[in-house]
Amino acid sequence: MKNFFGKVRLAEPQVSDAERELFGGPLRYDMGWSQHEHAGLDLTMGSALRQMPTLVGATLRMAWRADRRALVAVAISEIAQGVAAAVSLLAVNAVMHALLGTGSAVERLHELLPGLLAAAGVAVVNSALAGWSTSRAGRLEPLVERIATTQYLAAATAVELEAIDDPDFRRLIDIAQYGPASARRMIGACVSALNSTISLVATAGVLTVLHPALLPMLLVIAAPRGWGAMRVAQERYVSMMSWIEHLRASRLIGGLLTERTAAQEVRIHAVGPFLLDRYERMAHSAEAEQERLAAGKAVTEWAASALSGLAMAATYGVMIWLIASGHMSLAVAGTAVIAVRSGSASLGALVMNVNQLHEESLYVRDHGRFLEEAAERAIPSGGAPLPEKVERIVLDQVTYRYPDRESPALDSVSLTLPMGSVTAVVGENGSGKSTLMKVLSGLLLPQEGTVRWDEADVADLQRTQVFDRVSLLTQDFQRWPVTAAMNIRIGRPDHDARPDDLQPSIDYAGAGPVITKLTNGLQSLLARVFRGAIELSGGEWQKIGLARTHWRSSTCSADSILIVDEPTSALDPEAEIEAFDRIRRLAAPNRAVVLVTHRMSGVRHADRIYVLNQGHLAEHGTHDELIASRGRYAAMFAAQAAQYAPSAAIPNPTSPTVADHA
Ligand SMILES: Nc1ncnc2c1ncn2[C@@H]1O[C@H](COP(=O)(O)OP(=O)(O)OP(=O)(O)O)[C@@H](O)[C@H]1O
Repeated sequence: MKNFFGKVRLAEPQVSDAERELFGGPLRYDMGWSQHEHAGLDLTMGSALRQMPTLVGATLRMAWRADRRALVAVAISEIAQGVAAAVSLLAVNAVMHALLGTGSAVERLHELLPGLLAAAGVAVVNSALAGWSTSRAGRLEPLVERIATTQYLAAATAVELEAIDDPDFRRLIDIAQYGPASARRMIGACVSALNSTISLVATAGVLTVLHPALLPMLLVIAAPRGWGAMRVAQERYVSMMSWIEHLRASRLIGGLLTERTAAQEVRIHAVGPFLLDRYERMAHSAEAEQERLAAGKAVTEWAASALSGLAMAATYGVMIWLIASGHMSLAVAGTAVIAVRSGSASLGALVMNVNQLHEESLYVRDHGRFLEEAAERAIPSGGAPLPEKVERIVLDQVTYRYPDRESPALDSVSLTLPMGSVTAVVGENGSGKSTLMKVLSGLLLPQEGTVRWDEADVADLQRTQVFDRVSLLTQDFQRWPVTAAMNIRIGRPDHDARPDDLQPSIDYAGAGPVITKLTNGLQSLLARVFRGAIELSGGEWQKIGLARTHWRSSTCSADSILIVDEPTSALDPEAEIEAFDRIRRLAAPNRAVVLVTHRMSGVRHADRIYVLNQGHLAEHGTHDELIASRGRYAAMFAAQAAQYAPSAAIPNPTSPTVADHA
């Protein structure tokens, strides 16, 4: 037997065998939106109504900022519609009195004419008001969504990189993306809720004027409907939560089967038929779950309608008794029947609106929470100006630990980068090289120690000015889905560039042949996903990346730093030698170049080489000094040289090989 009055609980979803086999259990995303998934179960009419002012307040404030005239217009038209509903009921009452009054048929028709005309007039005015409200709300909705989206994007791009690396904050970014669309839907739900409330108040007012017993009757009829709507909403919410568990798993499989990156293994390893079979099995269990929930919903709706019907019958019974005992006229009873019907419809709609507002507000609240936290974690906008000329950039005893890590990625690292020099940083995987580059560029601020441009600490400097002096080419540099020209110009997007302006950067990077091959040259769109676009190979992209870096550094006349992190991983041997040569040539009196790479051949000509090991600075010096000291660098160099030279030609290092340490 279904327990109608117990709390709706979120049942642990059934896990199909296929899910267990593939994922070891249910697939639960660590995604932000799931954080508030249980908040929906707190959905009782009382709690939703109590929270209503706070929930609606934030959206209305946004709407007020977006277009206050449109907001006022919506409010006026909705209030006027409520008044029209009351006037319409009074007109109906007058018609009833005329219809059921005494006199000949012609006399009664004469008498009811004004009431009829009034009702028709009110209906016309009412529909005009509804149209006005719809058009103004239609203006507000996209405005509110745009404002909320802009706030979201602006806040997300303004936070420190450390926040982006923080899993908790990432979850918040993820969840907050749903806020703007919810804010837009809340406008519609607010308008509907206002409409239902005002209609209800108007109906209740008219009923009280007609007869004091009618208002309680309305409530008795409408209460079961309200309860039913709320109960169905809760069950729908729970249904969605259970359903979504299965949906995630089957969507993931569907995505994998059609993804380009998986296409080769899907075919060669026969992963396709295997995953398709598991997909079907998951779909079966998801369908069974949906069927079960649909049946439950049907029973709840039936129970709510039955209760409402019983209440209606009882009310009509009381009404008949009131008429029979002379306490209520037939005309008032006729009007009351109409009013009770429209009143209970308004109450049902109100319950649904409150419910929708509550659901949407969960996302809007997360959006607000994100904006608050993003403001706290934003890159400070103030700070001291960075001098045009500096002699060196110094890292002094820098320690950096990622928010979710126990041990530091960099531990008391010190190095000096004089302007005009080329510095190489080498080390095994995970030794902290990329982290060092992020600290150097001002993207991460060290927890201990300082990064200084001469004597000025980066933490005290205006960070936008620091960024302006940094050119960064990382191994996973962004392959923007824009034209080839824009992919280069985007290195300094606020600097206008004609194709001729970009030519030195293209020549520098050896990207000329890549561009020539493209159908529309520099104007070719580089994004496989769009029609007419072209996909470049990894090595070709690296040349575009190098051209972008050249464009960025060549458009900065002040003293600057150029950081290149694994720039040649996808280049063929010839192109790699050329690329290292080009990078070295970028060193200029007003520029310090830092090169991070695993390719030892590329670093031997650097002015200074720093070797990182598990976040510590293991050794530093020139290539010859480091080879002579037979330490870690010599071991790494020997290991790579051994791949190309006969073993007899390789010096025998005293320190352990890289493989011994891995
Ligand atoms: N965003 C991050 N969040 C948490 N830990 C990180 C993050 N990035 C790097 N780490 C950790 O910090 C340590 C140093 O990583 P880093 O990427 O700086 O090494 P690397 O020397 O550049 O490695 P590779 O040669 O493989 O690119 C590693 O243990 C890594 O797991």
